[in-house]
Amino acid sequence: MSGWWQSLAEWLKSLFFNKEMELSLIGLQNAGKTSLVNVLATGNTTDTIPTVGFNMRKVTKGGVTMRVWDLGGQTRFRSMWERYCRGVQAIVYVVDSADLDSLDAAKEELHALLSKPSLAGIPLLVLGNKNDLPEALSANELITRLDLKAITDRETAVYSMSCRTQANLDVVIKWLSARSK
Ligand SMILES: Nc1nc2c(ncn2[C@@H]2O[C@H](COP(=O)(O)OP(=O)(O)OP(=O)(O)O)[C@@H](O)[C@H]2O)c(=O)[nH]1
Ligand SMILES: [Mg+2]
Repeated sequence: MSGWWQSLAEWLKSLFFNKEMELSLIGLQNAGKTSLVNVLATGNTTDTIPTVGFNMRKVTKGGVTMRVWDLGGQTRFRSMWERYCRGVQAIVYVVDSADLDSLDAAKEELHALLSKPSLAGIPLLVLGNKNDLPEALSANELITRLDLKAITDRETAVYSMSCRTQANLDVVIKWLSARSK
């Protein structure tokens, strides 16, 4: 199809069909990944239990259907992360920004994951969750603590947010929607 026809076809399709995307939620245990899926899907946080292995949830937001892989963050599940990140439109790395003791481990795991050749170029969204807690670090502080400036091989964004108060949730949805097809 010529470029012009392709654009027209895509525009017509966008009028009648949902856009779609697949994304993976990664991060240490207790960061708030399952809480994020719950708040995206239902508009509020419900009690969670630690994720064993992974769950897949379909969430539709503003005309975008998101297939969300919610991975377990405990050490024994981290070797699965790469498999569930292959081919996704975005990797969402969730951090408990108020748990200062966990940030070094969060940094190590993030950089180890991004070093996998199979994940080259996949856009990265880092979320500093739990910004309702007084000790939570800002987005700028997370850039330093997680050494995010060292990530130069892909599009990267960082937001401070809260699943509990839904602070910045709109910005997160906007960033994700912009990466749908
Ligand atoms: N204060 C506060 N607590 C939160 C927030 N988001 C999640 N939590 C709490 O953090 C705890 C862990 O949340 P989960 O969503 O289960 O964490 P997870 O990242 O899915 O953990 P794993 O499945 O073990 O990897 C729960 O007690 C949540 O209620 C938030 O924005 N603020
Ligand atoms: Mg979970």
